[in-house]
This record gives sequence, C-alpha cells and structure tokens, in this order.
Amino acid sequence: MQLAHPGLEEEFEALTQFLYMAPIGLVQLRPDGEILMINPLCAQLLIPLSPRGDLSNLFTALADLVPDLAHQVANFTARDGVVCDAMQLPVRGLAGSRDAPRMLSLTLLKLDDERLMAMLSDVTQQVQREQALRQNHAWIHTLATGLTDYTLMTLDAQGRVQSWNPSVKRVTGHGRASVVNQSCALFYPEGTMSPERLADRLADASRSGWSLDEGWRQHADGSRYWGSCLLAPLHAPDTQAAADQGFTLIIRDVSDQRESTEALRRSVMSDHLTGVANRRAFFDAAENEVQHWLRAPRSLSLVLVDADHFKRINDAHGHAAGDAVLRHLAAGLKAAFREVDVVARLGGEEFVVLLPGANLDAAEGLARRVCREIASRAVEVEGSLIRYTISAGVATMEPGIDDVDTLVKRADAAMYAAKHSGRNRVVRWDTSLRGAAVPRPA
Ligand SMILES: Nc1nc2c(ncn2[C@@H]2O[C@H](COP(=O)(O)OP(=O)(O)OP(=O)(O)O)[C@@H](O)[C@H]2O)c(=O)[nH]1
Repeated sequence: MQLAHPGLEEEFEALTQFLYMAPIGLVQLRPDGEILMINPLCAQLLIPLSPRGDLSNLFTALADLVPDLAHQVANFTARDGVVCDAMQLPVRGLAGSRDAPRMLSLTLLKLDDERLMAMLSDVTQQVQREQALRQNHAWIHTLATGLTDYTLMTLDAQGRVQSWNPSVKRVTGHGRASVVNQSCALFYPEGTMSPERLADRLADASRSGWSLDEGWRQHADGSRYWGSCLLAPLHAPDTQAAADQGFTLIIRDVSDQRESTEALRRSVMSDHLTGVANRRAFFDAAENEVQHWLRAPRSLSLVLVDADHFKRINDAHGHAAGDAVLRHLAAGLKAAFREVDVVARLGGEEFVVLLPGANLDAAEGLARRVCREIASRAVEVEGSLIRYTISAGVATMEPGIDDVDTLVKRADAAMYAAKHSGRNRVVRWDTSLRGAAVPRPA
C-alpha cells in the first residue's frame, strides 16, 4: 500500500506491527465479510473452524458458530459502533488436542461504512474459571440454605443474633421473632451458656479465628439434640475490628454422627459375650483412676472375680450353657455394684470390678454380698438349672502402689487365696499375701 505522507507510513508500519504481535486475534474486514487483514493469532484460531481452511471471508469462517453474523452487520445501521461485544461462541466437535479452544469471544466494531474490525480470543480457561466460581458459589449457597442439618447466622459483638438463613427454623425450631437480637445462648440448654462463658467463647474466636464446641443444644420446644457450634469473627482475627464487627455462627445437628461414634465406641470397649466393659476399657478406666489417686488420693478398690470350676460347667452342660452362665454372672455383678463402678470381663471366666470411692471394707462387703447371691441362685439354661459359685479377691490403693498392674496383682493373689481355701468366698489382700504366687488348686 502506497501512502502519500511519510509520517503516516511510519504510523501504518507501527500499527501493522502491533496487529501482528497483538495477544488477541484481529481481523479487518469489509461489510460483506471479506477479510482485508488478519493477524497470525486470529488465523490460528480461525483455520480449524473454516471449511477447507479458507480465510478469505470472516462470515464464512464463522458460519458454524454465528450463522447470522452477516445479518447482524447488515442490520447495524449506525455509521460506526459496536456490532457485538464479547459474544461467547462455544466451539463444538473440534478434533485434535485437549488444548483446542472450546470457547471463543468475538467483538465486532464498525469503523466506518467500508471497514469493520473483529477481535477474537480464546476464553476457554476464563470461562472454566467462571464456571468453577459459579459452582463454588452454588455450593456455598446450598450450604447456607439447603442442608437440613446446618444453620448459619451472624451475631453482633455481644453474641446477639443479627441475621440467619432459613434453616435456623429447621435446625433449632426457632423462628425469626424469637431469635432476632437474642443472645445465641438461647440455642443452649438453660444454664449451660452463661454470659461469662459466652464472652469467653467470643474472645476465643476473636483471638484465634474460630472456636468450636460440641454438646447438648436445645430446640425451641425444649427437646435436646447433640450439636456442634462453630463461631468465627466476621473480620480478620486478633484485631479490635474482629471483636467489633461481630461473628458468624454455624450450628450443626450431629446427633446421627454422635450415635454412630457411640456405637463404635461401644463395639470397641465392650465384651461381645456379656456386654460389660472389656479388658481394654477396664485398663483405660483403671489407669485414669490410679493417676487421679496419685495426684489426689481417695479410696479406690478393686475386686477380681473368677467363676469356680467353670470347666466342669462347660463339660457337663456344653459351651453354650457356659456362655449363658457367664452372661448371668456379668448381669449379677452389674446389678450388685454401683453405676460408677466399672464391671469388666478380663477374659474367660474372670471378671473385675473397679470401685472408685470405695475402701477395702466397703469393696469386701459388696463382694461378699454378690458371692452369696450367686451361690444362692441357679441359672436356668434351656430347661436345666445350673448352680455355680465364684471366688473373689479384693485389694485397695495405698501408698507404695503406683500402677494398675500392682493393684490387679494384689487382687489376683487374694483371689487365688480364696480358691485355695475352698472357693465360693472372698479374700482381701493383706501383707501375708505379698509376693504370693498361689497356684490354683486342681
Ligand atoms: N463357655 C465358655 N467357656 C469359656 C470361655 N472362656 C473360657 N472358658 C472356659 O473356662 C474354663 C476355665 O477353666 P479353668 O481355668 O481350668 O478354671 P475352672 O474350671 O473355672 O477352675 P477354677 O478357676 O480353679 O475354679 C475352660 O474350660 C475354658 O474353656 C467362654 O467364653 N465361654
């Protein structure tokens, strides 16, 4: 092209250079679509779309994506202006690499009656990002409004409810009138969230960015559910603004989760045959009590119980009957001791009872009573009456004992002594049994 003015020629050079290097596709075209000039990036975007790679006419090249582009241009009657702005063109059925554009954006400007300028760019990634953002937004929206076991609200600096999502009614049973401007202590059973405790929790959340607590919560009708409460400041943590701005509170009903955790705990800590605590649960509890005793001594005793001649019961009535006797013994021990006492099966026909707060006399008295009870009754198993007895050894914590094993060994030595002296009796540990390794009599 020959230009009259040399300065203009330089500008034209610069413009051409710019068009070639531009990071978007640029095309100059006539009103009938004929391409006057195209930069390499635009050619790269258009070639896979155009039939036979023909890049002489933009309308033809984009016919599959915007069939009415010629029509839009023809209908644009103003002398110049934007014919279409960032129109998204989904590209389908393009074979080839995974990187092939899937979404193009087209902007078409009418420069004058003779010329138009089109800008074409690959916006695949941008659109994907927007979709991901929209999905995130939808997810948060679902969380905020849709899930049945969550409710979300904002609190002011004093912990009073300011706004809430609709599920507050579903989770807590409270309606708008009963929550607005009320302290969030309203969601806790009476007396369990004092103003001081609430202030502590708010301060904790402001300081560390969040505060989580789990426990009983209360519905509007007074019924309880197991809930977890997550409190977080609306502002960045550890600033004065955090405390001034207020908080978000998410309450979640986790009753189901708690039930399954409880069921799991029961299955791990219970004896499968008798349902009482198992060996592991016993040692956990006993270890705790002994540690507590070492810090602050108070009575703590232990009774070790062993069914007498149990082998004979199995041999005479069968293993299943033996099992029934073990269940009977476990139930008898549970009934004889207090709720706080831990009744556990150590294995086989051997049981143990941990008695916090009971001294040696008290523990021995309870053991004697249960021993008499067992001996006085028969167990009915499939029509047969089975009589059995137990032997028990009793020991108590005292200075010089600093672990569970020693306590158990003392009770064990006393129990062996009971077997040795005729069974169906209770023996308390004393120093005469120190170091005793009494073999069980045949
Ligand atoms: N039915 C049943 N029997 C069990 C179970 N665990 C252990 N046993 C039996 O309990 C019996 C224990 O026998 P021994 O240790 O000889 O003691 P014992 O016969 O009770 O005699 P003493 O303890 O000396 O009075 C064995 O025959 C075991 O097979 C169980 O879970 N169910």
